[in-house]
Order: sequence, then structure tokens, then C-alpha cells
Amino acid sequence: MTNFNKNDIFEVQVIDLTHEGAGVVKIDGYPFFVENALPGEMIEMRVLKTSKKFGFGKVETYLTTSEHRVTDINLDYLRTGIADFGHLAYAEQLKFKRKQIVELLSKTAHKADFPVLEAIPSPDVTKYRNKASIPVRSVNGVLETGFFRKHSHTLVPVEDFFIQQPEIDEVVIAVRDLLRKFGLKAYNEIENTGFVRNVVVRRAHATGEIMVIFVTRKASFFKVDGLLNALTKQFPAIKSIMQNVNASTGNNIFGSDWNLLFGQDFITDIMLERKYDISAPSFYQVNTPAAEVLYAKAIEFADLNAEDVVIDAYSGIGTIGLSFADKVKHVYGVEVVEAAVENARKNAELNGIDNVTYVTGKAEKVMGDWVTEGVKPDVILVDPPRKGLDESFITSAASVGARSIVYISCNAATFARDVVRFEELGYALEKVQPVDLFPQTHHIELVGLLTRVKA
Ligand SMILES: C[S@@+](CC[C@H](N)C(=O)[O-])C[C@H]1O[C@@H](n2cnc3c(N)ncnc32)[C@H](O)[C@@H]1O
Repeated sequence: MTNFNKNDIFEVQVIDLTHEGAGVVKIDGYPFFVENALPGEMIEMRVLKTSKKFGFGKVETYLTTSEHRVTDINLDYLRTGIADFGHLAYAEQLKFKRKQIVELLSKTAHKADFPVLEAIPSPDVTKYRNKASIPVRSVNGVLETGFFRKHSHTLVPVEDFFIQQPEIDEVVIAVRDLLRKFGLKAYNEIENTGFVRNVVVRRAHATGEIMVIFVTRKASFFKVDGLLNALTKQFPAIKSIMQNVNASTGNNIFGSDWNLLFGQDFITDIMLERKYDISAPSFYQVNTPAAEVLYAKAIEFADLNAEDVVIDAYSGIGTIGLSFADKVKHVYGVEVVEAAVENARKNAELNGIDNVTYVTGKAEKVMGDWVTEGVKPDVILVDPPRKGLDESFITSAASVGARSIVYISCNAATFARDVVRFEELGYALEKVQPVDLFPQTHHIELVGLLTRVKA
């Protein structure tokens, strides 16, 4: 290995991107990761730091630039990770994300060159997010809202979040100004002092209804009435203001205590022509039009008929199962967040659907209970969080003879791992369709179809 010293300068070509969008260069086989550097670009790279296996560098000079480079991006979006792919043309983002899925299936599931379908683009590529979780911190003695610099807790003040619905940005700015006006203190995580930790804003895509959540370190809320009056007067679309109390010192945004400060404790949105109440603790996909495309693809892969019994595991507020419940015999949903299950039951009622059963619990436990109780699903649809499926979920699911497993995943690495297990237990991977729910970022969603090949 060449000996590298901090501040050494090398003339190098960028050969790839990491999963999170950093450029990769290699010198004598030793990799460096370089922010804001795209494949094909020749750069002069300054060595920032090195470790045994890899190092970090910084672009000193661009000797050539990629034809796919977007030049008018605010670099704070890259530095904070708000849009870590924002410097790459959108069509290339899609190609790169698809390539990552192909590589993971090859590496983990030993499926070299699996014909992963072309990624379906998001209907909107900026200003799409329906939810913002914004940290509130003091910067040079002034309360600010913004985003943390990558891998740090240094707040970079931001007003235009680029990928969020602009109405959400407006609410965040107004909240920031009111917090300043009413003299409320920003959270200080080093000293565990101050009051407001985060402001979370959700806006229903179809109805425009807004929910604001103040995450505070303590329950007592100084001058809350004046603040709420001013905020709701300025934004009549605000239907709900909640407080979440988080006294912990960890990185979790929410604590366990919720208070309703104004209006109702939910907002209502419409997806695939059905209405959904969404409460503060419940999961809801952040890019509504792209999620509709994803769900429609999952329903197409499921190839449902009127006699089918379907399991919708990790069901959230019911957005997937309720979209097709009228086309099948029965839908069983399982979800660990109680508030989301309450939403799902109410959402079934709101849409006049009565052939659904929602259970609160861990999918890995409830799936086993259903098997014991004799539930015989024809299709099992799963939409787990990033960590993917639990081994006991997979063994229970594979034991009941469902003709297909439709797997929605936000993490291709755990998807590829779980595909291996399903294939060992009698299923075969048929199709993989990436759908881009997160333009300008490294994240990608996919739907996979596994069909039963052994009795
Ligand atoms: C990616 S979200 C999908 C939700 C829903 N299908 C949707 O599209 O809105 C994953 C959901 O799984 C839930 N969850 C996480 N771990 C779980 C577990 N062990 N068992 C059941 N649900 C779980 C989360 O609360 C979240 O609602």
C-alpha cells in the first residue's frame, strides 16, 4: 500500500459511487471516498484522513466534469444528506439505484445479472415529501431550523428543503419565527437543556391538511396559546397540532407521551381513491403519488381474485390492504404500532370495507399465530422496515402454502438476504421492480414477486 499523508494531493479518476452517493477513487487498489465527485470525473484529490482499509478525500480541483453533473445544486443539500444524489442527473440516479439492486442480488442471493426491471421514476422529482422532521437548535445564539451536517449534529440552517412540499417549508419557517418571538429555547443535546427538540410537519397530498408536532424535552409548554393562535391564523390548513415529549438523550425523534394541543389528532389524505386518517405516531409513505405507483405494482404482482385470502404484514394505517380489499375474500393485517392499527380499523370503516381484520403485534409472532389458527393465505404481502423480515416470520409464512409472496422493500440488502431464505423454503424470485419514492437521495423502494415452486 502506498503511504498516504494528510493533505497529499493526487490526480485521480472517479470510478464509482458508494451506496450513499460519495465518489469512489482507487490508488494502488486503496479506496478513497470523495464527496461531490461523480464517476468519470478527473479530479485533484486532497487526502483528508486514512484508516487501514479506506480513506476520505476532498475535491481540490475538477480537471474534467461528468456530463451527468447537475451544476446548480446548493451544496448544503449534499453536505446534509437532504439530497445526497442532487448533483447527479435524475435519469442517472435511477440507473445507479437499479444497478445497486442488481449487484446486491448478485452478491447476496447469487443471482448474477437478475433482470431487475427499469426503475419507475417518481411523478415529482423535487418538492415531493409530505413529511418533514426538522431539528431545532441554537446556532450562534439564535434559534434555527435546518438539517444536521452528515455524520454530525452540527445544524446547518435551511429554509428551502428542496425535496419537501413548499407548503411544509413555509410552516417550518413560520414556526421558527414564532418560537423566536415567544422566546422558546432550542434544545441543547450536549447539556440536555432547552425545550424544543424537533418540529415535525405532515401535509396530506390530496387534501392539503396539515399536522404540526412539537417535540419537546419537557411537558410544560410556556406561552403555548399565543403561539398556537398565531400559527393556526396564518395557516388555516392546519387541522392538528400535537406535542410529543421526549426527555431521553438518544437519537429517537419521538418519546412515548403525546398531547393534543389543537384540533384533532389526525389528518386525512386520499390514496388510490380511498380516504385515510393518519395519526402522529403512524407510518405514512412520504411521497404519495410515487407510493400509489408502488402499491399499484404490488397489487398487479399479486394477481388477486375474488376468492383470495391475503395477508398484509406490516400494514401501517392499512393503505395497501384497503386498496384491494374489495377485490378479495378477506385481508388480514398486522402492525406493531397501536395508533396505526386504530387508524387502519377506522380507515376500513371510512371506506365501507368490512372484510378486513387488523391485529396489533409483531408480525413475526402474529404470522405464527395465524398459521396455528388455520388461516390459509393465498398471497402474503410484506412491507417491513429497513431491517427486513425476521427468520421466524419467513419460516411461518413459507409453511402455509401461499401461491406468492409480494415483498415491498426499502432496503435491497435485507430484501436480497430474505430472498435467499424464501428460495430455500420453496419459492422462486420472479420479478423485481424498483420504484423511486425518494428522488435526489440514495434511497429506493422495490417490489419483488416470489412464487411457490414446491408443494
Ligand atoms: C415500511 S412501513 C409500511 C407500512 C404500510 N404498509 C404503508 O405502506 O404505509 C413498515 C411498518 O411496519 C411496522 N413495523 C415495524 N416492525 C414491525 C413488526 N415487528 N411487526 C409488525 N409491524 C412492524 C412499522 O410500524 C411500519 O408501520
